[in-house]
Amino acid sequence: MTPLVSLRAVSKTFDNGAVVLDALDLDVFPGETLTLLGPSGCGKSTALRLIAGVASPTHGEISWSSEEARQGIGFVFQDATLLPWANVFANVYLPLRLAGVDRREAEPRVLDALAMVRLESARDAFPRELSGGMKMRCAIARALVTRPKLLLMDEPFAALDEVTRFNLNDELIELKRRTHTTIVFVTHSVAESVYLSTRVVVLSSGGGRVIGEIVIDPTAPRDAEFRLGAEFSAHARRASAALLRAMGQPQL
Ligand SMILES: Nc1ncnc2c1ncn2[C@@H]1O[C@H](COP(=O)(O)OP(=O)(O)OP(=O)(O)O)[C@@H](O)[C@H]1O
Repeated sequence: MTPLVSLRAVSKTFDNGAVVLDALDLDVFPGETLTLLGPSGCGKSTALRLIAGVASPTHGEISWSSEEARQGIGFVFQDATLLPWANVFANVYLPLRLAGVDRREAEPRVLDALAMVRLESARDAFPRELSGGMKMRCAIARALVTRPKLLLMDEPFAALDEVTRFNLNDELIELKRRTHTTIVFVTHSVAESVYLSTRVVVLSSGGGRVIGEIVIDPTAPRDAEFRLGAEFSAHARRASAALLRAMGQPQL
């Protein structure tokens, strides 16, 4: 299968001399949910920013299967980053407005994106009136409104309580089932990575090279039973072991 996007020997050195990614090779395949897992500071966010094109690699190449794929990116951050003076509808409409789509034409697309995250009834609410989970669902709707080929998510649920996080994990899986959007997800949580992904890539500390890779059956239903099952535990154990290796710590 041709990757949607390929990183080849990609390195990033910042102006202060910090080498954050060191010859990273990474393919993102259409339809997968790929999670980047790794120690704090290993360069996961930097890799997402390079894929998004908001930063450039110092060395190496990033190639896309098509121009359409390169242009079709949605980005969700840990902080929902909503405009506080604009209501939910206006926040989700924003990317279309910036692309010059008029409000009447945009309305069904905005409502469709809101429906995908079950936020239709909050369309007139302002961010201050929303819970943390609702804010994040609004940010996801805003990223989806342009129908991206690739959704980049940088620790989107890290600041939420565990129940909300589990609910949003399930909503993301349902959303994925309906849209088939390719997702690259960054998290610190081994459990979240195994629950959401079809592939987990573990990056090394202080260099961002691939240390481990765990492939998870995409057809396995993701539900409470999966979380308690033997397959989940085996994958989580392997991901944890790779994470310890990435941190240079002894194996379990
Ligand atoms: N613009 C910059 N200039 C200098 N150093 C930077 C810059 N941006 C990031 N860094 C450094 O690069 C390293 C990797 O950052 P990055 O945010 O990509 O890591 P991460 O794996 O996502 O970390 P975390 O899991 O803690 O969010 C960090 O040490 C960070 O301080």
